[in-house]
Amino acid sequence: MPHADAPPVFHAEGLTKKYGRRGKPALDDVNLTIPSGRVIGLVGPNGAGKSTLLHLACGLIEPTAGSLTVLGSPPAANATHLARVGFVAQNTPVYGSFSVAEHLKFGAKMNPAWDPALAERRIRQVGLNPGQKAGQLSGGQRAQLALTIAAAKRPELLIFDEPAAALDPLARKGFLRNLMEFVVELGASAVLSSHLLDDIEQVCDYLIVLCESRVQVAGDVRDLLARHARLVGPREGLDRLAPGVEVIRTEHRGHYSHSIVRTGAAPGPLPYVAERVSLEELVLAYMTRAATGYGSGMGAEAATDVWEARR
Ligand SMILES: Nc1ncnc2c1ncn2[C@@H]1O[C@H](COP(=O)(O)OP(=O)(O)OP(=O)(O)O)[C@@H](O)[C@H]1O
Repeated sequence: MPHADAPPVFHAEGLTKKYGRRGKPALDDVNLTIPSGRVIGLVGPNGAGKSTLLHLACGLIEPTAGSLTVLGSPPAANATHLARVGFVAQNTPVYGSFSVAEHLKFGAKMNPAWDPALAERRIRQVGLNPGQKAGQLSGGQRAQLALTIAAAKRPELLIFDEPAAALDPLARKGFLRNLMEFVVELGASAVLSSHLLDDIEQVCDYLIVLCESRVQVAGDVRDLLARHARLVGPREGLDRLAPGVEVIRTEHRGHYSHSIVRTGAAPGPLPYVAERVSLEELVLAYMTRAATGYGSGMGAEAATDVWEARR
């Protein structure tokens, strides 16, 4: 387990990334602190800036403005820091002409803390043939090889950019199970970007919703679920909710409205039924709010009209 006062996995202040001089930033003024020892799900629509954040964290690109530390140091600060972070990029790249065994040999050469026993045990467990060329592996086998290489570095932090996107449901399940086993075995933190909310729900205990280049909400999954609710009741009255209750998204159905709200306090003595939200509803509510511009001073009713007009 990481030490209680271990530095945060990511700490970003005003983090901004623009590719080129024109156009909107891929990340815009992101402020974020993620505690260590967590499995963090990074979700958001296409083009939200997820890969950009992960590439900044691995030192593959530089911020345009603001700062980011990873495990308390600038990303890829030096060889020691590089060895503390394992990264599996989107589409799990491997060297096609290298065999599985050659990948392990190369990994051992490049990484001072390489754990050969862990690597060989995992290769056996997932049924990879050490003599097979990586170019002939299936997507699932490639993902398992990339995961094994990242884990055998014995990093403190594993970063995955959509690791399971190309895998069938069974292979995905196996991959996620292995990922969790590694996290426990290494006592590591992990950040995992994905469009697959089921996967996120299965393995993550911390969530970041990134849309429109900004963090919309971040926090412990259980806390987030406890602090959000679905209010079902008459359309009128949304403007009279108790102070501290923020409407994230409203959908009108006939005379009734269904609102996803963030509740610091109880929703108040209105004729509403408060129901539990699922993680998917919560994520979709924030994504919709970001896509419609709701939340930048627009009232609940106006935001609902925008939402309905866009459907
Ligand atoms: N190398 C690049 N050059 C120019 N623009 C880029 C580059 N990489 C990303 N972008 C732009 O930055 C924005 C964020 O892209 P990014 O890949 O970080 O999003 P994402 O959330 O990972 O998307 P996806 O879910 O589709 O993988 C997009 O508008 C994208 O077009």
